[in-house]
Amino acid sequence: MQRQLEELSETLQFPSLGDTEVLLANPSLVGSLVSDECHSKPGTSPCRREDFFDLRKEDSVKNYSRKHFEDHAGNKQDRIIPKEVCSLPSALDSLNEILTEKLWSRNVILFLDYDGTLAPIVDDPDRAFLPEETKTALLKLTELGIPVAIVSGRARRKIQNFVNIDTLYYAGSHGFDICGPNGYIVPHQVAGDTLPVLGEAAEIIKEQIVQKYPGASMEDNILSKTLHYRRCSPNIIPELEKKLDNILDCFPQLQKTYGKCVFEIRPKFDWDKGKAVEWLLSALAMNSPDVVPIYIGDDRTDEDAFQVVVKKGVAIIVADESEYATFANFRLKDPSEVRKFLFQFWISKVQTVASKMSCGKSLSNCQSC
Ligand SMILES: O=P(O)(O)OC[C@H]1O[C@H](O[C@H]2O[C@H](CO)[C@@H](O)[C@H](O)[C@H]2O)[C@H](O)[C@@H](O)[C@@H]1O
Repeated sequence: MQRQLEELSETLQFPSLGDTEVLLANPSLVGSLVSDECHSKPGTSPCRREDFFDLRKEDSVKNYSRKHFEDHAGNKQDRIIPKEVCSLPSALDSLNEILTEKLWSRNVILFLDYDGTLAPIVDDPDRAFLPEETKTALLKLTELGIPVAIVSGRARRKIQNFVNIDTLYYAGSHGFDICGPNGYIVPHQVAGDTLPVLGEAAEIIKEQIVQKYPGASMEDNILSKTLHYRRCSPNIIPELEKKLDNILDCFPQLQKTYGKCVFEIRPKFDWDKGKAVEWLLSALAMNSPDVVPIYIGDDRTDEDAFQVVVKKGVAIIVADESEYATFANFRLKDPSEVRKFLFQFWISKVQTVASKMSCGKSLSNCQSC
């Protein structure tokens, strides 16, 4: 795989694109670039899809988390009607529909969630590495001039370290902390004055929950604190949640939100991933009708962004054929399908550029088109 990518990179001299005909004439090369395998760094154990929504274990940890997904989109009063995940078309099967000429004649911006979208879900949050092939796909897209933003619940610095591409935009702490490549946009932090209160609450949570409930852990995402219960025994989680609610009763400036086997503690502030997407579109002067935003995410917090993006672009949920409601309009099964989609997306862009050359010459040789 790596050798083929290198071969392809040599053939396609970005940004001029070089001899794109080689790619068009070589479908096997394209096919192998989008294979099913997904490689994490050694030592990580990628989570199986069924690990999350395991219907066989009624009282499992993941089902405790799942009920919050069911509550979410279904309860939201909005003009966009949520649909069952299982009813959504696959974004890969609908690639032609998504990548129409109409879309390509407009500008595209890609928003990507991290955990469960780019990186497979694993038990240890510190080992959720970005697969090398996915990183290659992201690099290829940015080399084509497509703006790419990572929108994550993780602290911004942490997500920058995991992805390690300095030409991307990053919105960390669920969009409360945004920055772009040097000089592109002014860094934007929301609700920074709640940091001391968040710190105070985190200390109490550590003392009263993390130290008392085996398997519980606390992750510092700066403007959000994440209480993990993936490794807890299922029967203690309701009690753990109650305890958390009691603690948060003393902190009216903070709120609890839900994620995959986590409770997120963040500022009670009218801000979320959707607001962060709107802010970035505006900061990049990309909120005009000729821009198509594409958002890919897997978690409850991504639903806020789906609602913003779906009105004018493409919202893709990463999930198996589950029966809960979402605001997305397409579906991908798992991070390996996301990687495939990103590669297909890049290939289509390259093909479109090539097909636009009416004289039949390669882009590098053409003087007139
Ligand atoms: O918005 P995201 O980028 O999806 O971040 C949301 C949370 O993701 C991480 O937790 C999730 O992934 C972990 C590693 O695979 C997994 O162990 C955990 O159960 C998942 O909820 C991250 O650790 C959190 O801090 C993020 O808030």
